[in-house]
Amino acid sequence: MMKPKLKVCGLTKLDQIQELISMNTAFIGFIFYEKSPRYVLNHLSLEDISKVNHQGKVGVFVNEDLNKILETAEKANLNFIQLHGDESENFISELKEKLNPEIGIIKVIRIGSEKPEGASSIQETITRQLKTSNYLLFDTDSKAFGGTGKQFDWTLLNEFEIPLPYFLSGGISEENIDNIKILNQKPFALDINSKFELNAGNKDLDKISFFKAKM
Ligand SMILES: O=C(O)c1ccccc1NCC(=O)[C@H](O)[C@H](O)COP(=O)(O)O
Repeated sequence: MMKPKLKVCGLTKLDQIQELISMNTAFIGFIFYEKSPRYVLNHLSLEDISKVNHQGKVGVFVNEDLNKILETAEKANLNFIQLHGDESENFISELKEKLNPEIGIIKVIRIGSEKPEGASSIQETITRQLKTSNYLLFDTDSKAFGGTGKQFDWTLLNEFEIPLPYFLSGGISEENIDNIKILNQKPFALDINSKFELNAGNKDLDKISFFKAKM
């Protein structure tokens, strides 16, 4: 089995970002959603982010204006756009058309406590992303959209045909990571966030390093 890559999301501190890069973290996530307690622009400028020398810089957006995403991607020199809201396929198509083609699109599918009939609509949503997105990311649904530390029922993923590489997210920690063995299609990457924080946006690097070694 290929070892999943690691994404650490919700970064706000340059020293921690440099440390994560030196630990070979594949993806580093910046949250451009004002309502998040990890809103990066409260801590760093677009120029600060643009100067971070890494090929896995992910900008996380929630139902953001298309031009704002394009402008942020360019000014912060992002490598990936993570769409974490309810963005429609038309919106994502238009974004893809206008975005620098070197920037990858990660579409988030938020999973709640679905009843069996909900599963078929999730499958349709998954299949529709094939035309426009490069990756999927499965996270727990919530009013806050993300960063809740709550896990969804991973067994649901075994009911879906997943045609793209995917990030597994939502409350991942050293306590539950062994359960990925139940997944038929293994994640391309694990996305960790609030379970590895001292407080919002301030990461516990020792805990991350321990987790990375265990992965
Ligand atoms: O982290 C946030 O505050 C956040 C807010 C709104 C949308 C997305 C957000 N985070 C994006 C991520 O990719 C998180 O890593 C993901 O939601 C998992 O977080 P957690 O459950 O805390 O591990």
